[in-house]
Amino acid sequence: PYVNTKEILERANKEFYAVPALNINNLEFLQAIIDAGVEEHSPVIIETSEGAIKYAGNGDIKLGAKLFVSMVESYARNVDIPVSLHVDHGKNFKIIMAAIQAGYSSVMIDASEFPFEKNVAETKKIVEIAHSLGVSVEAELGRLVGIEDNVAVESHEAALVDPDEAKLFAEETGVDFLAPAIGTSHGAFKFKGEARLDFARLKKVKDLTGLPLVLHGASSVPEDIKKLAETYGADFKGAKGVPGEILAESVKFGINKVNTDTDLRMAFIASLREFLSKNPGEFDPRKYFKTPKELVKNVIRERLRLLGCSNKA
Ligand SMILES: O=C(COP(=O)(O)O)N(O)CCCOP(=O)(O)O
Ligand SMILES: [Zn+2]
Repeated sequence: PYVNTKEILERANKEFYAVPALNINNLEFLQAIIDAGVEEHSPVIIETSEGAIKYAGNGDIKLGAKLFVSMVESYARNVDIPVSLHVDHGKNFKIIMAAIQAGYSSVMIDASEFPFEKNVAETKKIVEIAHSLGVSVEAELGRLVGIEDNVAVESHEAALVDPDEAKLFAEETGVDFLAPAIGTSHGAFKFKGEARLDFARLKKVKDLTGLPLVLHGASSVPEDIKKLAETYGADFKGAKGVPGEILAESVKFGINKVNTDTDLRMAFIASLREFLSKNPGEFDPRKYFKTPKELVKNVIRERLRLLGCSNKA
């Protein structure tokens, strides 16, 4: 069924597991996610960035939002696992409102680039509107920067979440789930040195807020996927993600939603490169997208098991 993200995350919070939030821009990734959830009897959170909404709507935001809601809701009605649809990194009020009006389960208002007071004000505004329409809200505190050994400590401090601020933020905004910056960053090049997240800081945020917490920039960039892509011509030198054991650890300290986009993209392109080089005569998209969808599905299945949400449908 099509459910509210809050319902999925409140159970995860209570039972100490996490649910991946999986980004889509097109039909194929959505199909892979639904299949993975069904095969693992697991809830799934589908999320679309503002770029994805513009992409699907061919520039028309309302159309893009409606398209994603109708696709996700239709698939969700067809399966016996909880499925929700979330706006990822909402910054543009018009896009957030279009998504709420189209029927999204939840929205992120990302005002983390602004000073604390403005982040509170912006978030509060969206919370009031969204809650009046039964939509749940995510917000972010701190900025997504990798903790690099050779970068001055004070710049980390400035970027990472302040746990006391997080408590105040939660009380003042009424936000349903919170994304504390603890050292991850988006994309495939997260760490120059060894991967490290600030778990002490994360635990403080959890203890002080009790909210379901969100890890952004959580892709692992699995070695086998990276190698497969490079074997067939990709140039992913220096790509490094959050190792699986660190993801599992973050769940123990209170992460309940794990944003994952890069791993799906890397799996798809690695498998597509391999398929195209082995099938030079193929030109039916239902054929050349099939194997990549399979690999994306299997990467997701593994992540569902790692985060502990398999069989939690
Ligand atoms: O946290 C993540 C993904 O992190 P990842 O890169 O580690 O998968 N996200 O919120 C996904 C952000 C996708 O935005 P866009 O569509 O503009 O490229
Ligand atoms: Zn993110």
